[in-house]
Amino acid sequence: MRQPLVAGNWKMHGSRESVGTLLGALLASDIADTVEVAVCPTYVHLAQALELCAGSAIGVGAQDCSHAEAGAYTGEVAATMLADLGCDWVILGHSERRAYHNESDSLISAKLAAAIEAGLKPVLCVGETREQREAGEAEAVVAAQLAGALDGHSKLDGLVIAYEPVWAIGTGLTATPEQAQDIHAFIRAELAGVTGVNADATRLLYGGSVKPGNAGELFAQADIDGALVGGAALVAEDFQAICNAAA
Ligand SMILES: O=C(CO)COP(=O)(O)O
Repeated sequence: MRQPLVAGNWKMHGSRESVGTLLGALLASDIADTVEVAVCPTYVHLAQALELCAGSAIGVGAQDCSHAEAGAYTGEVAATMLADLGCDWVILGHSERRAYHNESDSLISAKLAAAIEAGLKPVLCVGETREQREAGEAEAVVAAQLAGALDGHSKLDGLVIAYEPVWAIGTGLTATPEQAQDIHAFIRAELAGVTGVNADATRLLYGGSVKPGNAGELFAQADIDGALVGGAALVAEDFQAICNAAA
């Protein structure tokens, strides 16, 4: 039995004031305890979020980490630093990092190794662009992203995969529940062939314009175990509703 997981990716949004208000509202809201919940603010808001969420059921994660452990890497943040701060989670390989920061599968693989070594729980993002889907390449793209990031690791317990079709991110276009389920089932089958992964136990999240109005039908699919939520995670009542739809 896989416990549902809903994580909010706040991307580059927030201020000390808005983080306080949003987390204040989430912490005061009624979220079913059968769903695991996490929020991923910017690096600069992590300490504040960790302090506010301490002792609560809301986990906190970063949106990225460095592949390197320490050293002359200006602007980077090591996985060990995130763990030391108290973070539980780290998002890796988000399509925005792949697109705007040229992150390759091999770099993402190195980040994954660093995250696992530091004891963080990684949420590895995969997903095809609209052009790739229209060319019938969605499965091949996702398979290559999985292999590129996962091959060669031995400890992948607790790994979470987020399927985020690029064409559905921030566009209001959601994959239909059937489209999402098809790729999720494909991902689970691919994971069965990866050393160190228990495919049946691995939680697969859907991401891309998840809203209170579509969350229920997505979560009803057999291989969708929760969501990685962008825009709607910035609105406390919407995020709460999505979490409860997963319960
Ligand atoms: O990229 C996403 C989460 O990582 C999805 O973003 P939206 O929910 O805003 O489409």
